[in-house]
Amino acid sequence: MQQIYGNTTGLSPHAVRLLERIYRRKVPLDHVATPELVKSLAEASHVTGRQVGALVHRSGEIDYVIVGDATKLMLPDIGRLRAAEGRFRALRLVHTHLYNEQLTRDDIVDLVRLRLDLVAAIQLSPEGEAKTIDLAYNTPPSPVAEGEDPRNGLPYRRVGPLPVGRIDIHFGELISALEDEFARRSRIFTHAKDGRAILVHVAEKSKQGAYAEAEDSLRELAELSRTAGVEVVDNVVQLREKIDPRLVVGKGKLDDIVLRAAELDAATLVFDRNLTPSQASAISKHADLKVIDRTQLILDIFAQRAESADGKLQVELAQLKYALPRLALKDDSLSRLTGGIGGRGPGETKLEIGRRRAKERVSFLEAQLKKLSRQREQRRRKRARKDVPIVSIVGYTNAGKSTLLNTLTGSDTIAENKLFATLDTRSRRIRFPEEREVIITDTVGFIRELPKDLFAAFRATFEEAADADLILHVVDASDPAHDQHIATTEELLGELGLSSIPRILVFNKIDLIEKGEARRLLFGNKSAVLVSATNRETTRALLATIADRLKDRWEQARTVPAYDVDEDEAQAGEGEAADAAPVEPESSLTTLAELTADKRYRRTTLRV
Ligand SMILES: Nc1nc2c(ncn2[C@@H]2O[C@H](COP(=O)(O)OP(=O)(O)OP(=O)(O)O)[C@@H](O)[C@H]2O)c(=O)[nH]1
Ligand SMILES: [Mg+2]
Repeated sequence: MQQIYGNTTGLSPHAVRLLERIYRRKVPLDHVATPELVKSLAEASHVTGRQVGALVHRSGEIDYVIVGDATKLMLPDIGRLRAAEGRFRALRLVHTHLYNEQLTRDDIVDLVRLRLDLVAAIQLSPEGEAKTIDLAYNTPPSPVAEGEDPRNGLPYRRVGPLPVGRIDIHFGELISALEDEFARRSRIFTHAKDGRAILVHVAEKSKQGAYAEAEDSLRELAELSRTAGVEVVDNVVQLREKIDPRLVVGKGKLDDIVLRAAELDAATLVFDRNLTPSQASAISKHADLKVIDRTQLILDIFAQRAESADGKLQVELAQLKYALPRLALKDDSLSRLTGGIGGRGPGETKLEIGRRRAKERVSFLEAQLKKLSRQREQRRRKRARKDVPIVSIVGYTNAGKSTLLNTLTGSDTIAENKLFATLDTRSRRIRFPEEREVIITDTVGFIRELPKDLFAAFRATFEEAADADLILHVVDASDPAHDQHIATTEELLGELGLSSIPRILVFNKIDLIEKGEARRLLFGNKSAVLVSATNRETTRALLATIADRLKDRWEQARTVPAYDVDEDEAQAGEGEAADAAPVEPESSLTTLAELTADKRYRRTTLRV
């Protein structure tokens, strides 16, 4: 006996028999539905006073018989469409409508999100007679010419209603023509390497300036997406009284998004907030789209960009910690939740080994990272003995930190118009007149709402910055959100325990702003320095300020004997940590020189 799905409570034995009998119908490919099937559905529907539907497989078999209530039908979870199955689900829904309504919006959304072959509604007379039928099927997204608005055309086509028996569509021919059409169109569409995505921003209405904030936030999310290799095809903003605890957006809005995604051939939704594992799972299940949140996007970028052994371990650890609670949700949306964007998560195979192994891996990575951190500490201590002052460049991502380092030192560290271009910190020397020197280090950019586990990874990278004598806080003055960026950076510096280190506020990219705006910046921050990191000439004032702020520090250094150290130590690069000698115990710091070089001592006596 086959199962009846849906709203089966309170059905009479007669009704159950009628419903079960529907499974015996066969529907050949040349029909959308046979007269016998229509009759069976109508009869069962009339007897139960509820909508009744059948999901018909292309093989001709009825795979599911479903009962709804008087006005709607809830489809069972029919699993995720596998790529190998082609464009469509190979299932069509044929169901009854009691009150003469045509296909509803819910019907259309089911058609689109489940990629059904077709959906048909049979309108019944009050006597339970099948009168008319109307149907809809998916149509391919229309390719967009350069400059053309993609908001044209619906992702489906409707036919009817026509009297039952007058629908003479050859189902098999229709569906194979559609599949060809889809295949042809998807070749014309240019796809970004990691697919097309719709960005979704949801916020509470009551929040002041929610709309302006949405704009800034979406702009940043679009940059993050671009950096991650995703093509952004649309933005959706919803301001609600309250965030929906389950789906985040309202169901109606999510249905809109599903239709929009089909229209634009987008397979991914990127949420401009962090989602709980169950929210991500519920949204992904409802929309049948890949769902990514802000944390996952940032993790993905880090995974793509980390280069050093240390950086890679940090990212893998953060990814695993992100994935673990999601692994607990054992449903088939798993791969959609943990796969990362281009499947660059820790890897599905690795995740499938299960939670226990994943936890073991987390412990292993944590131990490994602790070891690397000790080795870094050792390296730093050696470097500190040189007594060359250290200047650390920090700031929001994409502020121009690496560009500034390059310009100041004439080196060629990677600088790119991408977020998180730099994930591994680099150090270089700058020579000042009178044989004075500084070591200047680049750092990872900050971002607001930094994922917690990535923050831990940052913390490690910023151990280096903890030794700095001076911090250059670089700000992209041309970014409309630069005030917010400054606040975020200050806040994170505080959390990293770096607030007490003297710093210079450096407004960068002044070539991109008006003179008046530049004056306003200086007025608000009297001690700030303006530069254009891409233009060496503009950095003179900054160099003079650095020299001035380090004057006393250099003086002090002259009074203690210099240490003999290897030249290449200033290059804090990849793999180096692994070669470092074991850590010396604290007590080995005995001479005056060593003591003055020791971080704690230096801080209190030699503050510039
Ligand atoms: N017009 C202009 N562009 C600049 C200036 N400084 C940097 N840029 C550009 O800004 C972008 C980001 O520069 P990066 O130096 O990579 O920024 P970053 O702060 O190191 O960024 P992350 O490493 O990603 O945190 C690059 O495209 C630079 O060419 C400037 O003074 N003027
Ligand atoms: Mg950089």
